[in-house]
Amino acid sequence: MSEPLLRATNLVKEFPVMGTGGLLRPPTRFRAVDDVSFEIRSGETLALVGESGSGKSTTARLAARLLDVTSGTVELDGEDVTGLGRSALNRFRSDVQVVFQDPFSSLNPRHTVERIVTSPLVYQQRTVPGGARAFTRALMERVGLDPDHSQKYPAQFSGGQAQRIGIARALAVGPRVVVCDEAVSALDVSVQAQVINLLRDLQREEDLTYLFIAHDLAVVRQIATRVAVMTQGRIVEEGERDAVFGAPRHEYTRKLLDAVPRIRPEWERRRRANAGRPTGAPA
Ligand SMILES: Nc1ncnc2c1ncn2[C@@H]1O[C@H](COP(=O)(O)OP(=O)(O)OP(=O)(O)O)[C@@H](O)[C@H]1O
Repeated sequence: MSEPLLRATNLVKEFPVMGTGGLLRPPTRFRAVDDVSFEIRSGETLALVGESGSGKSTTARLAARLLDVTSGTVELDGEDVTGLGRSALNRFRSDVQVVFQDPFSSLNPRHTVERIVTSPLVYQQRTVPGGARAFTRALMERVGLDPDHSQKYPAQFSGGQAQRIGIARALAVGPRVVVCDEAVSALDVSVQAQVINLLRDLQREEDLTYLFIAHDLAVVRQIATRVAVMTQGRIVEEGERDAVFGAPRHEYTRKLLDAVPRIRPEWERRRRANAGRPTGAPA
């Protein structure tokens, strides 16, 4: 079996919590991520699921090196990237990009699509292949946007279209891993499905690996190959999507699944029907 592309080992993240005891009292620390480990192989989609506050986004930010770890390591393709300095981190950012939940707050409202999409390359002092206009047009086509709108501003697009701009920006540097942090959660269900289809197409065509953060299991089942379930800062269960959905081992996973009544019986049926066959995407 191939080596993991992204590996997180014993990640811990603590945040200071200011008490009411005044300056003489040292701040206590809240452990948002508590000894989290996972591996993602090239081409896989690992979904991190769990209720609000379970530590999913913090884990995603640690893995993308947007936050410094308290302890633990992040490795990309076998290289420890936990303590990278600024220029090495720039290289890491070419390999690992993030798509955030709210496209309108993660896209600069005063910048055109062209400026937004080319900004990661400019920031990295890389030349924009073929010039900014042609590069942006090609990327817009790639994510299903009208390339004639490259001089428009985020507010002139719908939520789903704005998220496609966020995806285009992530693709601009040619990443190998994309961290999708609740990337479809703010969208209407029908738009969600379209963006998930886009992410799946891009994964196949661009050979992408996803760390996909979501609290919505109906979304996760459409895209995940493996699922890790988080609660209170820890991963309590991890496995192939069909195994986790069809035969959850941990009480917390069962509770999560029971909150979406349709999913579990459907997966149990599918698992029985497919017994002995390799797992595949749901029909
Ligand atoms: N910068 C921070 N300072 C202090 N506490 C934080 C910080 N960021 C996150 N937390 C806390 O860490 C815990 C985990 O938050 P996190 O956002 O990772 O959870 P989540 O599972 O992604 O939840 P949600 O889906 O609501 O974002 C929460 O209790 C949150 O309040």
